[in-house]
Amino acid sequence: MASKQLREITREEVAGHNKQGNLWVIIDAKVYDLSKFAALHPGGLSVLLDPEVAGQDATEHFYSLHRHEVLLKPGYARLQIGTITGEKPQINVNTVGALSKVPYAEPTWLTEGYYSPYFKESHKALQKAMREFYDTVILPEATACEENGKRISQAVVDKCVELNLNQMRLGPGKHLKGLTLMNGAVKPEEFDYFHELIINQEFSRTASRGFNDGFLGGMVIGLPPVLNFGKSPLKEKICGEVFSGKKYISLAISEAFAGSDVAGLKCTAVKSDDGKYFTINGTKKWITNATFSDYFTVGCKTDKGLTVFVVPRGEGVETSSIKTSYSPAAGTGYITFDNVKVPVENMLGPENGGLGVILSNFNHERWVMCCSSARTQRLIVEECLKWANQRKVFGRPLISQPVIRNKLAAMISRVESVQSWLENITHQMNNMSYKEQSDKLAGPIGLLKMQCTRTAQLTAQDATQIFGGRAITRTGMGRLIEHYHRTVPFDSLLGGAEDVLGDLGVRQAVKQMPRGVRL
Ligand code: HEM
Repeated sequence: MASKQLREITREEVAGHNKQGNLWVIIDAKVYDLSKFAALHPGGLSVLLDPEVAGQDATEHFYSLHRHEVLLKPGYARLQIGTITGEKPQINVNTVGALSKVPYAEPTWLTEGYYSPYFKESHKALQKAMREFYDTVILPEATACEENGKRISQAVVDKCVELNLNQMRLGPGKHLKGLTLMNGAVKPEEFDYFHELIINQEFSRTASRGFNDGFLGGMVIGLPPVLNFGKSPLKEKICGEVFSGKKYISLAISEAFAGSDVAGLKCTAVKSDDGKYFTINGTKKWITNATFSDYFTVGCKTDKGLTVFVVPRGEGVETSSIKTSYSPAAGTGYITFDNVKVPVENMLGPENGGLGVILSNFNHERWVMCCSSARTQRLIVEECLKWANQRKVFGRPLISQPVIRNKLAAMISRVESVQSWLENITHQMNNMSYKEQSDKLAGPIGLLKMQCTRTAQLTAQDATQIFGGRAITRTGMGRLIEHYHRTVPFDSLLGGAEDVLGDLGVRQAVKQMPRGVRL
């Protein structure tokens, strides 16, 4: 808001200020003095001197060319000098922490007048608190880091620590015992996978895909093996340090030699003759948060299979940044391990039993990705619905074109289907032990992730067509669409490639086919 005193002004008075050097406009019942700004206006001077704009109500023109956020920037907000006598702003913009009123912009369970069998009062309380926290604390940081490429600041990590957010992001379990979660929004014993789904989805309502991974994505996928398979006291030490935001961890499985094909890893760990330590040699690629991690959960080839170790940053461990198509805020890195000595106590799970550790961990990672993929798709649906409604072509709103409505129909159907399937799988997770989830849900989660990422890419294409040229610029009306279209392939590759996961789903189904079944 402008800091100076705003006064009431009549439309007649505004009309008198319609020349270069003396130029006012009305935008949504607010009066802006553009006299000095006009020469600096990124859209040029001439458009502001148009007789339909200068001294006139330029609301329609403004909103067809700018996002509302332009008016919120302090440098532009201070151009406001008053409001139109007896009028109130009509433009309905999402306020911090609020639910969107745009149809399909929120999942059904958050939409007024609709019902869900899964979400209870504590879910609603957590969602409310989380949205407010995200909008006020995380969103400004996400926007800045996505742009400048810096990793998340310690100050914001510390705010997450105060709420015990890091622990919640690892799902329900003993690690939540005795904690006050999100200032008491949910009790530790009530916390279930739907609460975790909410956290993941609330964090995915932005166009900051690189930051989102940098927002301790490494912890979400790298710490569970320590928590579930680590040995005391090392386990308590590392979990304590990471939960308290003092140290960072990442999951280092994929290599230039092997991605989804984990059995083909080349990084080796050789046991010493006295059996006290392993020596690790090899490389890892595409590791999220690697550049700023203090610990790495590393998959290695051992004499009779794979073994997972937690490796501290130290002698022989080097990381370098990899340039990707999203922001360096993710800390994506290449890691080299040269004769790194690791005590046997750092082994996570059984020697040569690492495949089980890695595969069981994949389930949670992939499910987290489904949560965020489904929610970001929804954000794109909201953007497209708003744009198609406000944009005029050939004198009529874009939404009046059947081809646009057809695209929106497909987009809405996709997002609603993946959200419903996601909620079903989340319900299964709530009712299964970690072991049962590994046995029964690897296939369904693989298929769901394939469906989420395929539909996400179709939605990115449709949204690009709906926004036209604006979808290929990084600023302005279509900036979220440009970002989405550029970064959407990440989800279809990280955590297992789309085709591999589809195949996994079918192979798991084949395994469960009853013997002797015939048509
Ligand atoms: C308070 C008043 C205004 C401010 C602060 C403002 C600011 C801006 C900014 C920052 C941009 C760069 C694009 C973006 O970031 O969205 C822009 C572009 C533009 N503005 Fe304005 N503007 C104002 C009023 C207007 C009005 C009344 C018109 C009337 C036609 C207009 C026409 C344009 C055009 C044509 C562009 C280029 C759009 C594009 O590249 O797609 N602006 N303006």
